[in-house]
Amino acid sequence: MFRRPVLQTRLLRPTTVLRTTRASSSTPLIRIQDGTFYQNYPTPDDAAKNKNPPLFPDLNFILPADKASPAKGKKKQPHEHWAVIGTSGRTQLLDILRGQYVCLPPTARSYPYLLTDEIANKDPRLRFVGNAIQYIGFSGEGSGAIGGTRGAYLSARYESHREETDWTVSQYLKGQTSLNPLEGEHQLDEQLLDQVITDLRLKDLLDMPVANLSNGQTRRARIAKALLSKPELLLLDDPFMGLDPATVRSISALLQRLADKSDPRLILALRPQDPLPDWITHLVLLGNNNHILFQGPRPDAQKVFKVWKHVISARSDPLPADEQPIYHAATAALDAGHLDRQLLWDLQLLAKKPSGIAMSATKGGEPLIEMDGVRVQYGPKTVLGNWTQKVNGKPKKGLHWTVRRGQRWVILGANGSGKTTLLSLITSDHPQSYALPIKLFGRSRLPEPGKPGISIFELQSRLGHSSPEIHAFFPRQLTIRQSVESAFAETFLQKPALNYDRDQDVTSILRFFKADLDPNAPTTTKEKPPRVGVEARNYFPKIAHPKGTPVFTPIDYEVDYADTTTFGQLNTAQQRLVLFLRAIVHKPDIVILDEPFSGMSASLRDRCIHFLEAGEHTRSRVSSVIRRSTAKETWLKGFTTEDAAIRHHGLSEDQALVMISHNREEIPDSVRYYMRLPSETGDAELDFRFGTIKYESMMNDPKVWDVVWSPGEQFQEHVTRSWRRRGGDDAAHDQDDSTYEWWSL
Ligand SMILES: Nc1ncnc2c1ncn2[C@@H]1O[C@H](COP(=O)(O)OP(=O)(O)OP(=O)(O)O)[C@@H](O)[C@H]1O
Repeated sequence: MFRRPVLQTRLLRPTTVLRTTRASSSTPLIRIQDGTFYQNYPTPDDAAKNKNPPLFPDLNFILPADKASPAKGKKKQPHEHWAVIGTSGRTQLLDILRGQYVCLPPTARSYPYLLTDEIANKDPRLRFVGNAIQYIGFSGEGSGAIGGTRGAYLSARYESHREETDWTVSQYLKGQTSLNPLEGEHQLDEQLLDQVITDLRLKDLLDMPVANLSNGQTRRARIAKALLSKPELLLLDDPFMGLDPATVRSISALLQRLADKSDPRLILALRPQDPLPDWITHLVLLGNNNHILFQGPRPDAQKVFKVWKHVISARSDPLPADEQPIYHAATAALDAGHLDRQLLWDLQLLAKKPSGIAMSATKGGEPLIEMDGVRVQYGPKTVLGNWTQKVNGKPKKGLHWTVRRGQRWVILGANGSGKTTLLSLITSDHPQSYALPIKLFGRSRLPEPGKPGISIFELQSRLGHSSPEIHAFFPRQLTIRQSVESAFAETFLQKPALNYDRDQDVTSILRFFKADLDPNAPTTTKEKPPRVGVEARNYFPKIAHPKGTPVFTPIDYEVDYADTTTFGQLNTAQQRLVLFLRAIVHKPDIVILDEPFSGMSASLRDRCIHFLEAGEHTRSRVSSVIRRSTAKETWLKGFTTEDAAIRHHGLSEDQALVMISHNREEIPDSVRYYMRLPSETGDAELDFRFGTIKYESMMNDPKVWDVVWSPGEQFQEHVTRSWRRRGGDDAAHDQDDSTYEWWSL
C-alpha cells in the first residue's frame, strides 16, 4: 500500500513451461504481479454466501534470485532478507509464496529463476516449486510434527519401549523413515549432514527416537532436515516459538549465517511482538483481513511506524512532505479497519506506562503437590532430578518441592531440561509417576495403608492442563463449545458431565472471547441482538427491571458461533486459546499451563493473562495487564458483563498455578514463585534453583529475567537467600522457608 516494489514489465512465464533460460541478476525467484488468491476456485455466489473471500487482493511481490553474477559493469545488489510480520495471515502468505492457493489470473504468480539453466544444471528436481521452496511451520506440533511415527496416545512419548517404526533422529535426518526404502532414493551430502548436526547441536540426540524429543529439540531437528534437502528458499513460520532464550540466540545466529550465504535464501514469518533479527533487510507488514499495510526495506518501515505513532497520538504538528502520503494511507487503513490500535499494541508502538507492582508471594494453604526426591531416568540417562538439594539443612538427591493452594509457579529451563517431564508427573501422563515419591492432594497415586490412592478420573477433574502435546492430539472435529466442554469429560471425546451452572460457565467464557474466536465477529459483534416483539411480551413473565422494560435476548445468542465452528477450522493462536480456556473453565485445584500463549499475538496473550488473573472483571487491579496498559486498550475489556452476572473471577486463593514459558512477557505478574531446572545454555551451565520473586520485582522485567538465566556467581550476586521469618503468622510458609533452600529474585 505504501510502497510497491518496482515491477518487471516483461511478459510472465507460466511455471509449467519447462523451457530453460539463462539466469541474469534480474531473474526473480518469486514474482507475483497483481495476483489475487483464493482458497477454492471462486464462484459467483461466494460473496452472497460470505465464503471463500479473496486473500491479499492485487498482491505484488518480488524475491530476487540474487545469486547470479551481476551483468558486466553493474554493482552486485545486496541480498534481501525478508520477514513477514502480522497477527494473522502470515502462514497464508507463506503458502501463497510456495505456490499454494488458487491464483487469479493464473499467470500472475511465477518462479522464473527455477526455469533457468543454472537450476537445470544444479539439480533438475529444483525446477518443481515444491522441491525448491521448503516450508517449516511450527504450529500445533509436538514431536509428531516431524513425521516419525509417534505413539497413538499422549503418554507414549514418555515410555522407553520402542517400536520398529520409532525412527531415530539420525534415521529421520537421513530420510530412512520407511520400512522398504527405494534404492538410491536419497543422495546424502555427508559433509552437509555433519555441518548441520554441529550447527543445530544434534550430536547427542542422534540415537534418540524422534517421538521422545522435547519441543525445542524437535524444532532443531526439523530445521536440520529442511536444510539437508538443499532448497533454494526456506520459509520459516514462527521459527522462535517455544525456544529458550539461548537457543533463540543460537538459531538466529545460524539463520544469519545461512542468510549471508543465501544458501538457502530465507523468509521468516514472525508475530508483531517478536524481536526482529538484525539481518532482516525487508519487511511485509500484514494488516487485518488479509491486507498488506507495507512492504519494502526496513528503514522505510521505521518511517511508517513513526507516522503511525503520530496518527494514533492525534498530534496536530505537521509532518514533513515525504511523510504526508504515509499519513493519508494510514488514516485510510484505520478507517477501513485494516489497521487498528490492537495491531499497534502488538507492534509495541503504543506507549505503555506500567504502574509499579508490589506483590508478595502468597504463602499458600494446604499442599497440593509434594515431591520428595523425584528422579526420572531412562536407562542410564537421568532427565530430571539429577542434582542435590538442601532439605532441612541436609543434602538430598532429586527434586524436593511443595506447591500449595494459592501459589503461582513458573518452571524455567532450557529446551530439553525436563520441564514437560516434570508436568507429566503431576498429570500422571508419565508412567513413572506411579512409582515415584509424589503426593497430590496429600495422597499417593497408589493406595497406602488407610488412604485410598487417587484415581485418574479424580485427578482429571481436579486438574486443568494445556500443552503442546494436548494440542497435537486434540480432536480437530469437535466444535469450539464441545472442545471447552471436554474439560468436564474424562477423555477428549467422552460425553461431558454438564449441568446448568457448568453450561453457563462455558457460555460466559465463549461470550468473553467471542471477538477472538467467532469467524464473523467483525459483523456479529456490531449487530443488535434480536428482541422479543411487543405482541409476544404477554407470554413472558413480568420481571422487575431496574432500568424499565426487560430485554429478552436468547441466552446463547452471542455464542452460537461456537456450535458451528470446529477446532480444526481455527488458526493456531485460536486453538491455543480454546485449550487454555478448557484448562481453566472448570476451576480446577491445579492449573497446569505448558507454553499456553505461544503463537498468540501480544493482545490475545494479554487478554488471556487478564482472564487468568481477573476473569470477566474489566477494571481489576489484580490484572497485570490492566497495570501494564491504559484504559484505551478496549480489546482487553471484551464483552462487558454486569458485575452481578460475572461467573469467572480469575484464579482463586484455593487454586494453584504451575506454568512453563520461554517468554518473559507471557508470565503474569501474579506468578511469585519460580523454579529453574539445570540447563545448558550454550556458553554456560545453570544449576537448580527455586524460590520466591521479591516484593517489587517481576519476571516480565528484563533485568530480573536476565538474572534468572545467569550462571553461578552472577546469579548469586543478585539473589538473596530466603530465611525463616520469625514471628510470622503462617506456620506452613515458614516451614517451607526453612525446609528448602529458597533464593529470592
Ligand atoms: N524415552 C526417552 N528416552 C530418553 N530420553 C528421553 C525420553 N523421553 C524424553 N527424553 C529426554 O528427556 C529430556 C526432557 O524432555 P522434556 O520434554 O521434559 O523437556 P522440556 O524442558 O519440556 O523441553 P522443551 O522446552 O523443548 O519443551 C529431553 O532431553 C528428552 O530428549
